[in-house]
This record gives sequence, C-alpha cells and structure tokens, in this order.
Amino acid sequence: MSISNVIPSIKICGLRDAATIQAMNGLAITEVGLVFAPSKRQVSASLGSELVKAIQSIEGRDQKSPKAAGVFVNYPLKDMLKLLERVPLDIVQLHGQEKVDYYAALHKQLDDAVLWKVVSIDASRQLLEVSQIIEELKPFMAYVDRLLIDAPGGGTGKPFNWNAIAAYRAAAQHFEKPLVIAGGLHAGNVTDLLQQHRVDGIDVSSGVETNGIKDIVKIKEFVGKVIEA
Ligand SMILES: O=C(O)c1ccccc1N[C@@H]1O[C@H](COP(=O)(O)O)[C@@H](O)[C@H]1O
Repeated sequence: MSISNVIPSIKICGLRDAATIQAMNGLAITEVGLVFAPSKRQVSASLGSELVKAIQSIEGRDQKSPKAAGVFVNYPLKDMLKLLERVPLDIVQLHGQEKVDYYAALHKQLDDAVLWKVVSIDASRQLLEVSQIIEELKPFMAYVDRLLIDAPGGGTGKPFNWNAIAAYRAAAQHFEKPLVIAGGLHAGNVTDLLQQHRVDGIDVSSGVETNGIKDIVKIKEFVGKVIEA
C-alpha cells in the first residue's frame, strides 16, 4: 500500500504526436511533457505548438486538461523567450546546469508559466546531507515551483538510487515545494516507489515506450498502477 493517501501528480513526457496525446483523453494525467532539448524525442517549435493544442483538447485528472511542460537543457535565454511566444507552455522544466541568473531572468519574463528545477542524482549526491542540499538549492528557490530529481542525463530509462529521495524530500519540504521523481520508472517499479517513499509527483518517459515510440497500453497500465498504489 502507498504511504500517502494522495495520488501523486503524473507527468507523461516525450510525446511527439497528437494521436497519442488524444488517446490519453480521460486518464488521470496532470502534465504532458514535450522535449525541446537535443534528444531522440526532440520536437520543433511548430510541432510543439500543434501538440500543446492537442494537450489542451483532452481531459486529464479532475476533468481538467493536463498542463503542457517543455523540457530544456541549457537552452539560450533569448531562444527560450522566442519559443514561448510560439508555444504556450504552462511549465518550463530546466534539465541542465542553468545558473541562478538564468532562473531569475527567465522567471521575470514569464507570464503564467512556472519553472521546475531538475537535480541529477549521481553517486556523489546520494550521500549529501539535507543541510547541504538546502544550501545548494536556496538561491534558486524563489524562482522555482517544483523540484524534480532524476538520474543523470534525462530520458535514459535508468533509475537513480532511491536512498537519496528522503534527503531531497526533506529539503523540498523545507522550501515548501513539491518533489517530483523521474528516472527509469515503469509499471513494474512505480508501486515499489510509492510504497517506499512519499512523493508529490512522478514523471515517466522511456518506461511507457515500445521500441522508442510512446505506447498507449503502457501509459494506461502505468497510470493504473499509480492510482492503485
Ligand atoms: O526524454 C528525453 O529525451 C530527455 C532529454 C533531455 C533531458 C531530459 C529528458 N527527459 C526527462 O527525463 C526524465 C525521465 O526519463 P525516463 O523516464 O528515465 O526516460 C523526465 O523528467 C523527462 O522529462
């Protein structure tokens, strides 16, 4: 049984076609992610704008359309502002080594969109104390809506060591920010995650694909496991 009685937010990431988004209509999804970083899942601004329309046309959790999230890695700020004029994202997920000045400048320019900060959990981070994590994140937190922790690289389908979650959860709580978990999740391990850790959201990409293509059967199975946990 899950250790929380609140169903975490569910982000399905790396969509590249409107038909799969439409097939997700009615699932208890809260965010759909589009990758604008160099990746096998990368979409252009013009496809991104078409896919945001598809996201806005479906119902997710609580009969509301899922939020549209864009995933970026060290994307030049001026290009980001141009892209946001064309693609009305609700969430900008910063998955690179963006500095605090970048967060501050982008936050100032955003109208309604919010920023998610990603921290990659490599072997050195698994050992950090809560106080170290708080010190490191403090400069960013005025600009950030959520904290997301993931395996290094992003979109690799590999999990990180979940022993690191407790310290990040404590740090996120200190800042009163929700914590989202990504990295190698799939229908076969998400129940274990939710039984072992209290998390506010989960994020999946590779684990709901077959041969590199999003698979609606796997998406439905994944969402079902999260709801049942
Ligand atoms: O999905 C990608 O291709 C990607 C590329 C660059 C940065 C992040 C990327 N995806 C993010 O990775 C995690 C989880 O991925 P997975 O489930 O392990 O495949 C998620 O936050 C995606 O937004």
